[in-house]
Amino acid sequence: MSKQDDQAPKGRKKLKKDGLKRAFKLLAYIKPYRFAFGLSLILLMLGSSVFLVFPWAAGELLAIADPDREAAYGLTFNSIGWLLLALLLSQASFSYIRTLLITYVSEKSMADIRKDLYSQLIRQPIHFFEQRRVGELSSRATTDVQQLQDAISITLAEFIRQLIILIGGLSFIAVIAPKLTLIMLGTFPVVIIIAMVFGRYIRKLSKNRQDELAATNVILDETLSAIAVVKAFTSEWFERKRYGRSVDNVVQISLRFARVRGLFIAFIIAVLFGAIFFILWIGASMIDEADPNGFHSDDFVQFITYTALLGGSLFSLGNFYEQLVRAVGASERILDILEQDTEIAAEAPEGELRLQGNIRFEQLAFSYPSRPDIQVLKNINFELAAGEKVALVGSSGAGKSTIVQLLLRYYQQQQGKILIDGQDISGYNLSQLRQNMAIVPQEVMMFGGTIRENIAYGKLNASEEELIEAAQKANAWEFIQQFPEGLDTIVGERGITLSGGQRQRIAIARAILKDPKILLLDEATSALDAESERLVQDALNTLMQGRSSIIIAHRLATIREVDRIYVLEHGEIIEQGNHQELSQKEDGVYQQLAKLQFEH
Ligand SMILES: Nc1ncnc2c1ncn2[C@@H]1O[C@H](COP(=O)(O)OP(=O)(O)OP(=O)(O)O)[C@@H](O)[C@H]1O
Repeated sequence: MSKQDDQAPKGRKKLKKDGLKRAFKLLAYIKPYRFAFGLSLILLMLGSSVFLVFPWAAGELLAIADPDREAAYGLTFNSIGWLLLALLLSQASFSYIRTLLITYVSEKSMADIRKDLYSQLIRQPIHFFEQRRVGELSSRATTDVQQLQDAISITLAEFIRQLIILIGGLSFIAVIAPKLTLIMLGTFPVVIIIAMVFGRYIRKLSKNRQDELAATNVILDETLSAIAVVKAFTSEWFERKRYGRSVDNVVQISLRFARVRGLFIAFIIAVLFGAIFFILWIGASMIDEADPNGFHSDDFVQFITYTALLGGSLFSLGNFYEQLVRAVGASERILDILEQDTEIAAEAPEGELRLQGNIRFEQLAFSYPSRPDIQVLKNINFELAAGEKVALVGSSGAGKSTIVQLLLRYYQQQQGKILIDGQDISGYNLSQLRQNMAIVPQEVMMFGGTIRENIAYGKLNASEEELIEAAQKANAWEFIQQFPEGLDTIVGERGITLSGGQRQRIAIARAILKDPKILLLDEATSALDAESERLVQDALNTLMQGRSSIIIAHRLATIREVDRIYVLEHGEIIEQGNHQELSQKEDGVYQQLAKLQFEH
């Protein structure tokens, strides 16, 4: 997928035809609101056309004021006054209704995109998230969608408005003063285009200056916060030189920036105003009040006003390209996600599936998709009957968590089979399969809401009684009750934060509420205090009753009672048996581990 970032400072992005074509796909999101959208565009065109009448009316007012002249269509002061009032009112109402309509269309369609994006994201398989940063993904639902919204609500409107002003204004002056219009077209746009290119260069220099300034700050920050290191290595002298060089760079860039900016201002004064005065001068010399069909001062006023408007619209249209490139970039990033395949757990499962919990791994081999050349699991065979408890032990990186992740079908193994109740797990509906499992992880992640919400995550429609019962069984009820707000206590950033042991017990309550047939426990590595440890272990024992449990054990003391222990090393099962058997195996890996742990 494309990792393009159109905000990247280096190099101007070009608009690619394919990108533009692809971006049009997103128009499907506007389709449901097409009538409101179409109406807003019509109102926009009407509003912009009405706007064009004002300079004309101003000229006609002058013509009325001139005793030798007559206004077009026999207009009088009063009729022009009424006309202006009517135009103003219609302009105001067009603008009001258009704003409401376009807000409605853009908010609604962008909300649809956001919902689809989120739904796509959350249904992606785990390995999708391993290849991308969370911040980058969430910015697609925020920044990129916002950019698209700006494109359809502001950029598009501005484009149409300026185009109408450009075409309408140009046609009008071409009719009243064709010769002057030609002269104007030969000078004015050229000057504006030069000014725009100049302006862009200035912006680039200004950015360079900002970057260089930021670089000096990095040196300052880094060295001051690591001052002890600087001093220990006596590198004050080196750092002073480094900082000095960076500051000198800022000065150099600033001076270049000032030179170019000064030139730009001189250019504007000399050339742009020069061009304006030149046209004024030529135009004024063409005024011939004596000829009733000639060029008069009121025509001249109209000409000047329209030309000023034209200048403005040319300038805005020049920026339009950049905005379009940005919007197309944003659309591409959004489409990248919208067009991804999702995990099979796409829809909510139909009906419930109750598994018994007989698990079998047969000849399993696995490599992570991100590192296909490293085999993480080899020739894994093991089995547990419904209701049995097994423990996986082994050094860090041996592959214990990987086994659990494969059972959850986060990944697909390359070789071998995983069977539950005799059926290959790939044959089950993914949601139904995962509904039969609960995981109590090492590091319990809590959602920022209440304790109630965090427990109810195991069963969203649980009753109050069920919640309390689960909390009691998990040895969590006692501490929950002690909080003044009980189950409604806010966890997370606000309010109280829970201790490690408390969080584990909440996770256990959540799992109890889910009532799964298969339990996956990843033992916490960080030691709890003795009391907390006992409460958690008690709760786990309650939780494990009658369920098939796979325990990733770090402390051997907690797994003495399990039915079987599998010792993993470098992705292979090298020993198996219960605690008793393994402890007695001379020179066994488990025996070594046990010695290490129990002798401490
Ligand atoms: N998402 C991943 N992508 C690529 N490699 C991974 C991924 N997760 C783990 N690994 C690698 O797979 C191997 C097994 O990791 P795993 O997490 O299963 O070990 P573990 O036995 O559970 O270790 P620990 O006790 O430290 O949790 C390690 O070498 C690890 O670097």
